[in-house]
Amino acid sequence: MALRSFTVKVPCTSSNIGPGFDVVGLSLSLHLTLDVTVDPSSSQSPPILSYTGAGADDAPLDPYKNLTTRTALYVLRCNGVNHFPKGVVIKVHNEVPFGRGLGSSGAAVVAGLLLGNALGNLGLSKERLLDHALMIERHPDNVTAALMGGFVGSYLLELSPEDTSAKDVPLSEVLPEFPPDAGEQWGINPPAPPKGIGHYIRFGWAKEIKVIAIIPQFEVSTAKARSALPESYSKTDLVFNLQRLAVLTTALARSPPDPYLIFQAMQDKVHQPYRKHLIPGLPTILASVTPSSHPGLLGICLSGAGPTILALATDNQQAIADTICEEFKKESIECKVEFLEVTTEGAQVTEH
Ligand SMILES: Nc1ncnc2c1ncn2[C@@H]1O[C@H](COP(=O)(O)OP(=O)(O)OP(=O)(O)O)[C@@H](O)[C@H]1O
Ligand SMILES: N[C@@H](CCO)C(=O)O
Repeated sequence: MALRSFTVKVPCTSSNIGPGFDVVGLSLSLHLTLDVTVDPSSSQSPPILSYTGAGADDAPLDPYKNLTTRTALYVLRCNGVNHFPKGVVIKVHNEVPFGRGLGSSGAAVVAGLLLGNALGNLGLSKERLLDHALMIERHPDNVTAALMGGFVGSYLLELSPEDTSAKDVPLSEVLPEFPPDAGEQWGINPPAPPKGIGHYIRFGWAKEIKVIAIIPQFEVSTAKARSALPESYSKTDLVFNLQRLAVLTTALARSPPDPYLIFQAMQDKVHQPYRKHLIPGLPTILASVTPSSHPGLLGICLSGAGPTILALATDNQQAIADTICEEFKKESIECKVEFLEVTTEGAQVTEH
């Protein structure tokens, strides 16, 4: 049988965009890329992994510990294929920094979905892959944007009690972190995820709006940043966010963009205030640039669970980035700046 080779390419994502906590995500022009070869005549097993780029020193190379290959195996097992094919070699090149709020784990999960789908020739649609993604990363914003591309809003369906119990399988059972017994056969395969858990819609994005990511050189784990949030919110704070989100999704699609409308519509009371102790100087940083102080600025927010700051602008990008970097410097924090484009194509597999 012939050697097969294909590439999986997944964009990074920024979620929330201010008031849209766990609702909206934006796919951006840093990518996680897997170059995959499969030699069916080889007896080599399991897959061989190597990494270059961001996280290369930290990503596990054991395919039973690595998030991407564990996800691929999950998709395979849910669909009746209970082992990796032989002769798989995966060269990962990663531009998405780990734990910075740019959806590195969502990208790793989405890459694993496409990898499993391709290795098993499963032919699953992106919509069905989204159901699998939501069994692993249980908030839809990053994975939906990474899979579908563009600026998307998503929700999770309220499920029947039976489907809820199928969805609430503990993560340790969905992605067991140990190799199978001899012969690489797993005992019991996980249940297929309920159908149609995740639903999404793509919003417009005005072509003038550019994205600046100011990436501090420290990590905040999403799990820690989520545990900082309260269990319940006041009606006033919820209404504050809902009002802004309703305006924001349309305001970001309008040309020319209205800076004063967007700046106010990107304010948030649901997650950013509770995360300020994890990101030194956050309230000052968010207030450091406004459309009045920096013409061309549209809005500023925490990217995902942080610590990256996302600024949207039509102009003056360098000055905006410099000001935010200066504010971080006052807290003795160095930053990397990326000037990014919104990508619309979403995650792709290209056969060679
Ligand atoms: N390319 C990758 N390969 C393997 N594991 C990865 C990869 N990218 C991310 N991870 C895993 O995900 C972890 C980071 O996930 P986490 O959810 O904390 O942050 P994030 O996804 O970058 O941020 P956010 O969810 O706020 O956008 C890493 O420490 C690593 O364990
Ligand atoms: N909406 C999520 C994104 C992080 O993955 C959060 O802010 O916790």
